[in-house]
Amino acid sequence: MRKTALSLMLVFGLFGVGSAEMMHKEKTLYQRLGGYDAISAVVKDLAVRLVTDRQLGVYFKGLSNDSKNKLIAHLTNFVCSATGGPCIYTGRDMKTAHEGLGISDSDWNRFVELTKETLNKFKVPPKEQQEFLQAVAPLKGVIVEKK
Ligand code: HEM
Repeated sequence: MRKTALSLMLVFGLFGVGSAEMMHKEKTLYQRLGGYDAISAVVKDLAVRLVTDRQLGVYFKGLSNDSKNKLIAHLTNFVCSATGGPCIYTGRDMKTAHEGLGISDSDWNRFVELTKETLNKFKVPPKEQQEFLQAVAPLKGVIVEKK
């Protein structure tokens, strides 16, 4: 028995199992953003900016309060899930949700600007801001329909 324990310790030691690197795995972006409540607050702030924006507000004009609330709830769960959180996103896929809206390159840039304004307001550090925008960037090809 003691022999087995000794061999196990030797093997783990040799292969670095349990090394400091493995024990202190970096937290998910979800955790570093402050978890669900923080993400919910960020999404709500961004939603107000989007809906009241001179350029982007038009996309949300015909939505009832209930539809806006559903959109906020879906966006919160989407971000939670995309940043490594425990949420399950049950909304439509990004192509289906945006197809036909005619979102342009310039709209996308405005969206990024507004997102940065929100992240700055919540004092999200530059590293996490960059990671967040990197996570969103691949969606551009699916959401943007015109130059
Ligand atoms: C210029 C940028 C964008 C505009 C103008 C925009 C606009 C919209 C609009 C108008 C809807 C509601 C569509 C409907 O109810 O038929 C919607 C839904 C949604 N959008 Fe966006 N969007 C943009 C970018 C994004 C990005 C980058 C994300 C993800 C990070 C996103 C995530 C969502 C989600 C999760 C929904 C809800 C889908 C559902 O309810 O099933 N959107 N968007």
